[in-house]
Amino acid sequence: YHMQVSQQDVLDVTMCPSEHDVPEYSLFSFTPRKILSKETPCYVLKMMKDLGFIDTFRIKIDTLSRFILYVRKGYREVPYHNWQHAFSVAHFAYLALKNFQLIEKGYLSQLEALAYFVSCLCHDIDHRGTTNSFQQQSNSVLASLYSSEGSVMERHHLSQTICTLNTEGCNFLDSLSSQDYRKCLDLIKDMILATDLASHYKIHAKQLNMAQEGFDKTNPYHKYYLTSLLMTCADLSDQTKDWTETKKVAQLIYAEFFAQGDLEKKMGKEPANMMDREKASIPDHQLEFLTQCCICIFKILATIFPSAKVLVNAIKQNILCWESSKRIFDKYSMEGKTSYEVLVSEE
Ligand SMILES: Cc1nc2ccc(C(=O)NCC(C)C)cc2n2c(-c3cc(OC(C)(C)C)ccc3Cl)nnc12
Ligand SMILES: [Mg+2]
Ligand SMILES: [Zn+2]
Repeated sequence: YHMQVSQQDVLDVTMCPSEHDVPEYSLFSFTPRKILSKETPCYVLKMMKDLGFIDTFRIKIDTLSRFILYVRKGYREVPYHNWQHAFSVAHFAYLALKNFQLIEKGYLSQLEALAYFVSCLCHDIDHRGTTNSFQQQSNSVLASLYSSEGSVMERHHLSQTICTLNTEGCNFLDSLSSQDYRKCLDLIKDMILATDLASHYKIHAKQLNMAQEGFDKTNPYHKYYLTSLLMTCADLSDQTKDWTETKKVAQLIYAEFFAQGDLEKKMGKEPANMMDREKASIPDHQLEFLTQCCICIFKILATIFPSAKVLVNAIKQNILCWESSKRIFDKYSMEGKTSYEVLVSEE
């Protein structure tokens, strides 16, 4: 396990050149997926320096560099839930912290902001490209470990995060007071568990009336609802970028969903339509997901942070694009093409 990250790899990150100062990097329109994988550890370091975490928490750069490299190694080469997804989710956390001034305006403490950023980076570690329900169906080891508590994959991502922190030379949080360390781990647990779609539906109504009542910084429930909202927004941030990006991400998500569907068929099980490459109608499903789930989450965000309005508008734009591309999909499906073939073919 130790052979995975060499001392040279760590050095390359700690010495990373500062030419990474790309001005549009902190704009909501920036698409982090265009950053090359080998450049991403340096960008993670740059973001954490820029957010003031290194000085505030007296973080040792070589320890942090080793942690980042181990987290990247912890992600698998699956189509969607890979390191590039984790990096893009962490980049959104960086954008939210800077553009909404979450620390400066007292929405989050420095510790909560650190936990938010680290949770985004680690929230899908060791994802296998299959859903929680697939863990139960296939009686996976993870299901036997966690199915009694639910959120099977999310509990595994959390345990992998803790294990990485406990890997020799990786605990960049070890300069925190024992009280702050304890608090930080509790926050990371709540934040990673909040990325389970089922958990989101449980608190969605409460997040809605929190936004309507007005966010109360002294209310611990509001704090919890806000950090959970910030996690789901980060996890869905691909949908706030331009159509080219959204279409590319859809190809990755359905590559993963259909691979699971193929597996389920081999296991003699009937996959859900959304997972079946022969039956899925991608535009219809995406329109449902964007209108029923995604845009609602960002509208709540925009109620609390008016500058998030641009994100809601970007999602509205993508909804229009799915509606207009639906007509193309329907034409081709008349010719016997599956919607996935159309998605990957149309330029
Ligand atoms: C573009 C886009 N389409 C999606 C379509 C369907 C589903 C889905 O899971 N349907 C339920 C079935 C599987 C039981 C998720 C989709 N999705 C997500 C996503 C969001 C998640 O959870 C939070 C962040 C809490 C919302 C968790 C996992 C994922 Cl993959 N990210 N992008 C997408
Ligand atoms: Mg996840
Ligand atoms: Zn995710």
